[in-house]
Amino acid sequence: MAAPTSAPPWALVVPLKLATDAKSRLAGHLSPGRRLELALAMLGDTIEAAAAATGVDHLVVVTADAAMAAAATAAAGGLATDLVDEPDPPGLNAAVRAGIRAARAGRPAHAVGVLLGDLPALRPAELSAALALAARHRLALVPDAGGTGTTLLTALAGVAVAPAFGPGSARRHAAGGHVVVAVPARSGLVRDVDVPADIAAVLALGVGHRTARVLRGYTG
Ligand SMILES: Nc1nc2c(ncn2[C@@H]2O[C@H](COP(=O)(O)OP(=O)(O)OP(=O)(O)O)[C@@H](O)[C@H]2O)c(=O)[nH]1
Ligand SMILES: C=C(OP(=O)(O)O)C(=O)O
Repeated sequence: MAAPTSAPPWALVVPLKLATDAKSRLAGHLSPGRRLELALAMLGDTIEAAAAATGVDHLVVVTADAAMAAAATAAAGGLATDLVDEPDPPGLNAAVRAGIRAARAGRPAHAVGVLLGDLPALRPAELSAALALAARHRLALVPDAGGTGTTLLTALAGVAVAPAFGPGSARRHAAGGHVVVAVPARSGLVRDVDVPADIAAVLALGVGHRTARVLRGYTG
């Protein structure tokens, strides 16, 4: 069903794993220290871009990691940011549900978006454009570059949402009623970093300054 046309304000939920566990698929490629630095840098660049997107006036960061929480708050640059502790039992979808609950408790009239925290090439205008398209639908999603994952999941105010992140999540979210929002193939919004080839892909798009610093001299 199509949604109302006026642009809603947005609350964005960003789930963040413990930095020491993050980016495990890069373990054979980067040292533990470099992976930790990269995870922190990528989340900072993601949050900075997200906080500058049109209509976004509230961030909810869900994490058990104090360093991730501090990096996120710093990168948000003064935008209202709530920190929510990892739920018990923990896990990505539990964290997302907790974040959505917190976002809606504080701002029930906001639309809510769930954004993954590893999108270092994201630019504010790309997220602004995707949120404007998503606002036309009660439930929407942006798939990752491979088409199988989800980088942004959205729901308008008051619309029930059942997050099903994890491998193959785009298909599950679509089956749950989320409309696929088309974004340009070269958008940083679709380029999350999971495996070594993703690093080259985001560097080709251009990454934020934190990630650029960590990856300076990176040759693959
Ligand atoms: N709060 C919370 N966030 C999570 C959890 N698992 C993943 N995330 C976050 O969800 C996003 C996507 O994470 P994944 O791709 O599953 O994990 P990753 O650490 O990025 O990479 P891998 O370790 O290689 O799977 C990132 O922002 C993660 O920090 C979790 O259990 N709790
Ligand atoms: C968690 C997800 O992504 P990834 O593991 O690819 O980062 C997902 O797409 O639901």
